[in-house]
Amino acid sequence: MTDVTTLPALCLASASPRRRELLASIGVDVEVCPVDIDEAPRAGEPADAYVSRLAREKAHAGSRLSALPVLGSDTAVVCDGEILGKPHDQHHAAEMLRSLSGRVHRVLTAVAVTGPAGMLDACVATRVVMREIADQEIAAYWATGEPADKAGGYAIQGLAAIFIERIEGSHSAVVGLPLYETAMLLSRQGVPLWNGAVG
Ligand SMILES: Cc1cn([C@H]2C[C@H](O)[C@@H](COP(=O)(O)OP(=O)(O)OP(=O)(O)O)O2)c(=O)[nH]c1=O
Repeated sequence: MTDVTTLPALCLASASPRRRELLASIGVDVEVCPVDIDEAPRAGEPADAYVSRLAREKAHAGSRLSALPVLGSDTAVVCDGEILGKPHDQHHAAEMLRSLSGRVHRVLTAVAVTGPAGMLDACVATRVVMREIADQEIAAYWATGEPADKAGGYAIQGLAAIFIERIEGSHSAVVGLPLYETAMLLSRQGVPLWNGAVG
């Protein structure tokens, strides 16, 4: 029997297991090339410009490591015009969740893909309605270990699902990669999806 092994057609410039799993879910296997860039926002930089810039910088850094088309992405939570990234520690995580408790916020995820068509990117905003969360729940949630590497200090796909009343927008974008927009960009770069479609 012939062993039919498909080679990856995309390099993922990310250490996020969520992004790899989301791409696998639409039939895209990747070569993983994590990159290290400065993620500090610039003074006065709007949140959508910030996440788009980081997604492009991650893709650009990855393109130095791979000859394949490269995907970079960035997710941030935005509340009252403030950009919330990943928590530095328990105190920071608790502060972020208290600021989101019982309120509506936006999650912005940008995706950028470099390839034969040049650098293409898209940015997706999702509205998230969170119920009130008691201080004891915030402490118990930190102890699970889930919030530590998540923007805004929560994971909608995990234990924090019980805090999320509803969303308007893209669930996959909140988890780390907007799959509809990503598929569009990959097709334009000639990267095949599960159905073999290329742009
Ligand atoms: C709001 C939210 C964020 N997240 C995650 C998505 C991102 O992985 C992370 C935000 O951090 P990012 O800096 O976007 O990504 P990352 O550091 O995990 O990976 P890399 O920079 O190497 O690509 O938060 C969830 O998994 N669930 C959620 O509900």
